[in-house]
Amino acid sequence: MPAEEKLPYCSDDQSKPFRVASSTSYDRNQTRYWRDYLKLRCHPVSDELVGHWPARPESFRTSLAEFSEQVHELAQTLLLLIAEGLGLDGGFFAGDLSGGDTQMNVNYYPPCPDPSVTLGLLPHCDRHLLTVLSQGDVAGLQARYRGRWLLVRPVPGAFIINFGHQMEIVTNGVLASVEHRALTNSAVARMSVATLIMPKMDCLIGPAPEMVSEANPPKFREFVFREFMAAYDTAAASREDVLEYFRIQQH
Ligand SMILES: O=C(O)CCC(=O)C(=O)O
Ligand SMILES: [Fe+2]
Repeated sequence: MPAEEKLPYCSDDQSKPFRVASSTSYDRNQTRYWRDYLKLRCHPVSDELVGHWPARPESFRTSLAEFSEQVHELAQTLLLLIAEGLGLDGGFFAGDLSGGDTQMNVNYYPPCPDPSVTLGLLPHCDRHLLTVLSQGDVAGLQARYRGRWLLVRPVPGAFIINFGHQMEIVTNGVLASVEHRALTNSAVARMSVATLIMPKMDCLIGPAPEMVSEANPPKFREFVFREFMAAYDTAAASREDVLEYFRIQQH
């Protein structure tokens, strides 16, 4: 899209259903972000929602609607299998837990002259339930495992599935949300597309009763998802700082 066509969509207003923004001017703890992004609402698809998406390029609206439906279907299948795997009712995640407006982040990391002083995205866990991520064919995603950052190598045509904070909370810690970050590189631009399956804003969330027992008491208190969204912003996406608001201290 030429710059002048992008301009009307540039905004930091998070309530907009389609917007373009840059986080290159934002820094935290000396590490600078190196990312432009497109954030949009992509599901449920309705005429009203599609009307907020750009009409050009010509195939954009139909391609996005189709991609969005397919990713949504994939996510629902995965949630069903996860529920069954945990011994929960197959429909456990259907309904309000995964029924919020689905958001898509299209992240663009331009080549960076000095990747040692930037990160595309700082370490974070995703705030919602489940992420379906495509990282294209340029490596850059890292996941934290036992204190070390591991590179998640791109596999052609494959999606990466990330559990968000809500998955960790409803499973009482059994399916932990993985901390991840995105590196930049000096040679080529990198793009990733993350589709985020969200609870409804007024969904009541807490550890599922089936995941709690005397030997395994609840690790998190109950809350309404809207409250989590606010805490996530206050804690600037830091994993431990945000979970601190909801953790029940064990004695
Ligand atoms: O660029 C990536 O691979 C990661 C994107 C990501 O973590 C996000 O959008 O939340
Ligand atoms: Fe993420």
